[in-house]
Amino acid sequence: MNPCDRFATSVHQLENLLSNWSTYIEDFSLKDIQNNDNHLYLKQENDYLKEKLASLQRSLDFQKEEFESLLDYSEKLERLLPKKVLPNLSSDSIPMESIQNAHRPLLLQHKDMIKSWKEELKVLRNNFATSVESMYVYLFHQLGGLVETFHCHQIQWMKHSQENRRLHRYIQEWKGNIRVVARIRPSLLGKDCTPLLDFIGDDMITCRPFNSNPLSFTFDQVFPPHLPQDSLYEELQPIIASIWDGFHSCIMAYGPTGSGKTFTVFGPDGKGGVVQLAIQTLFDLVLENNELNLVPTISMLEIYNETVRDLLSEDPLANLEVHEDTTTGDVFAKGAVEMEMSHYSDALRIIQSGLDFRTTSATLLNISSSRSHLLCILKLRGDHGNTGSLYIADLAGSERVTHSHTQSERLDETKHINRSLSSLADVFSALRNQQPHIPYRNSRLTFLLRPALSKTGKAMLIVHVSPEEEELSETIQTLRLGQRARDIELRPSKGQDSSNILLRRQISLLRQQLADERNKSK
Ligand SMILES: Nc1ncnc2c1ncn2[C@@H]1O[C@H](COP(=O)(O)OP(=O)(O)OP(=O)(O)O)[C@@H](O)[C@H]1O
Repeated sequence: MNPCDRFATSVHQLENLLSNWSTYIEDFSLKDIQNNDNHLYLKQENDYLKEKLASLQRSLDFQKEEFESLLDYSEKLERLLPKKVLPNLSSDSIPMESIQNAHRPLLLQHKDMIKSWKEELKVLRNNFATSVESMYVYLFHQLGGLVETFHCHQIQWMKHSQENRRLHRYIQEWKGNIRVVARIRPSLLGKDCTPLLDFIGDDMITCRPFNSNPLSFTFDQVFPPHLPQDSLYEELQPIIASIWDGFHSCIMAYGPTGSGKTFTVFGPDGKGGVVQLAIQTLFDLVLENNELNLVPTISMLEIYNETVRDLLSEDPLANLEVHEDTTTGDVFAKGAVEMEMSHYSDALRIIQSGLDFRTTSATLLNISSSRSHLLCILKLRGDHGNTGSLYIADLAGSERVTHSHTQSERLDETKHINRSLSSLADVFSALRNQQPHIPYRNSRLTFLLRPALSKTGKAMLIVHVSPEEEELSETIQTLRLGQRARDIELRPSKGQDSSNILLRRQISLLRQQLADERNKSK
């Protein structure tokens, strides 16, 4: 009950009491007339009632005061509340209905607003769904177009890069540059090397050292770890076949110890390596040119601690001298056996017998580390008039002395290996800078390779690297050397050499035809 109602009820009760009392007085007057005997009793009663009346009067005064204070409070409240909400608060009572009525228009207005917002939201939602759908269709088409363009660009890029390589090869042929390819061994621990080494296209490799900027190297071709051995063949074929044209050429497997050089040169289990591929190519040439009585030959020389040994000789530990034929410019190990190979399996047997004598030992980095450089020298003897030769070099692994924890004998070997490899790097550097003096004689290795690393030579360097993080500094050094070697020009002009070779080949064919005619006429 609100204070106003309470007050009204109190007033009503007082009025009732007063009316009862006056009735009671009237009754008493009548009784007074009739019963004078009860006069005293009634007087007492009268006093009591007077007292009661006074107390009721006081109560009434108190209620009045409370009402006034409530009135005052309601006025204050009216001033605080907005007129629209509470228009009649100044009146004695505040009926809830009037408050509700005052609210109703505002309420209706809000309801209308919410309704219209809901409708707007619905429209927006529909519009949004439609535009998302059309945007999706548009993007899908765009994406399709982009994918198509990307494929076109990819094909074009591949064509360009092939064309680029073809032109580069042509320029190299013309200028006589060394071709340099890089091969990355798969991780022997089965790790993924991509965070460390990145392959871009098929001719670029990027190393990402932990604490410094990435370094990129470009080669004629890069063979990432997953590429199988035979992916090298296309790259190697031209240089192997150049033996037919009378060139002295060489294929060198270079790289730190354990990076996969022997694997590339002799293949896993002595099969499918560069040497076997070259021999197979020579036998193909023999078959194709049956009339020229061609015979492939092989020599296997080991350079161990700067001594040259013949692995096919009966005394493989004998130290051979290296000589130069000043008239032809040929360099050879005096007395080295040159074995004829009658067929392919014969060749495999010869190679294995030579490898059995090769000096290898276990180091911390490779359980079967080659402690020497191995040169396989292939030639094609016959009536074709060309005496080209192909040197396939499985170089000993470059290594840091501290890194491989080598000791005593191994330490001596390591020093010799590193010295001869640095002589090779010096020869590369002198050739690259076109210095008048090329220090071929500084090591047995460079001296023996001289015919292939000179103006009438052709060379291919296969730089090998490991994907392991601990090998990264060796990897970078090796790739740097490979990149520098790529700038080397071996011949100022190939045109003259080629025409000479073609003429020589034509003469030998004519000779052959003449001999045939003579035989017929006999
Ligand atoms: N492409 C490859 N695929 C699989 N295994 C490889 C590959 N290359 C090398 N290996 C393995 O890595 C190990 C080291 O290879 P390899 O002996 O050829 O190295 P190396 O460079 O000749 O070493 P060193 O200079 O010490 O003689 C071998 O166990 C070899 O089988």
